[in-house]
Amino acid sequence: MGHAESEVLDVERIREDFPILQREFGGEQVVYLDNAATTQTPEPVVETIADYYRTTNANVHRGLHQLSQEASVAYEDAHDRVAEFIGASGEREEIVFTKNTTESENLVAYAWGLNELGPEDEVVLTEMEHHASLVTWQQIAKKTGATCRYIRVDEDGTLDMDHAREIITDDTAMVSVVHVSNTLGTVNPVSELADIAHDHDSYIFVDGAQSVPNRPVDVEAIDADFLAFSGHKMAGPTGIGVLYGKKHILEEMEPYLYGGEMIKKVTFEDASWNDLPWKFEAGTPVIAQGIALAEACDYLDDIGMERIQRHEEQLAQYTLEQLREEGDVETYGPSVGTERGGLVSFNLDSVHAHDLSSILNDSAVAIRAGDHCTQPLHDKMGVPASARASFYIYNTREEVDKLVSAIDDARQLFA
Ligand SMILES: Cc1ncc(COP(=O)(O)O)c(CNc2co[nH]c2=O)c1O
Repeated sequence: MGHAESEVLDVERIREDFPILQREFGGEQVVYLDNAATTQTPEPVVETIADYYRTTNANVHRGLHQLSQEASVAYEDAHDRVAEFIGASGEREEIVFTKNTTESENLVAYAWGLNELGPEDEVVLTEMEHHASLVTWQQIAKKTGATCRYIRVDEDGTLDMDHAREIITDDTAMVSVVHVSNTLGTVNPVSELADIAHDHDSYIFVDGAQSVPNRPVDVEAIDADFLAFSGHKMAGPTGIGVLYGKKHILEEMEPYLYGGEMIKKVTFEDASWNDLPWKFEAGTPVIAQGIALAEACDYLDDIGMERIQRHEEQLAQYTLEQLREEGDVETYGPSVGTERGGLVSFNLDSVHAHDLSSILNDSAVAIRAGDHCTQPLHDKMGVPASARASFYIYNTREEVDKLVSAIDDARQLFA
């Protein structure tokens, strides 16, 4: 693609890689602002999947024939590429391909939590956690007798770090924290939380679903013990997620899915496990998706993760400014000018988020409405649902203007 070394994204050039953005509904070109749910897939990634099935498709790890060897090399190398993307020096041994972020969270909760947690242990979460983390650790705590505690979120949508330092103690076995909230846009100080967790000999699991696709993330700089994210949120396909884990921790963990690929030796009495990361990849893995995720890493790195972060934040700040002009829109999360991820959740007075989303759809503006899998946070916010606009590399200020105009249509409709 070759991006000029400019400070800004060449959005028009990028949009050429996404034919879906040319689609029209009711004569209006789609304005896709639901990227926190899933991003669109650029042609180079689509072609990678198609080429795999056209030329290289075979099962991996075991075949001695040429096709299987080619597929195996591509699949295994994809782990190294993903490791490089997040700064994991342990390469493929620290990268497990799963189905999605949710499965990555469950892998650690079952393979580590179910074996290591007990009634004397505590798991510290935040009030802004996604259900993928919150429900998972909540249920594992119920199964093991452990206790879940929640770091408070302040009125302005930021984490109460004094409360974090108070409730992370020597009883804490795991801190599980979202890096960027998919509802508030809050960017949490995960490095500081990792220091606090490690001071108390606790692990830290960072939910990177809304950070890895959208900003530079260096797992070793954060010192995360685990990190999870999804391919479909970073210009990759659905069906592929990633669990990063420090090698020495993954080596000590028992697998939680058994079957082929993940074994070394099997007898009628017992079995021994394969090397990392294959120990955690039972059965036929997500081959095409893994190879395509590596292509997505190339695509994003070619643009530049710092540029992507700046682009998204500028669109989010512009949206905040526009929405607050009318005075009848409540926005959530950090205030204008404060760092946030590339999303804005909001409510329009007297219009339920679901109704607003439907009306915006009449103008081909696609946003998300609901609880964004953060029901406890919405309870705390005092609203049953919120509307959310979330941005990516192909969105423009003109699209924000279309969003604001469609909201005004809703305002008039309900006036
Ligand atoms: C912070 C966060 N964690 C975990 C997940 C789960 O990712 P998955 O396993 O790939 O589904 C999501 C998905 N968030 C959203 C999915 O749809 N709208 C959203 O906000 C998320 O935003």
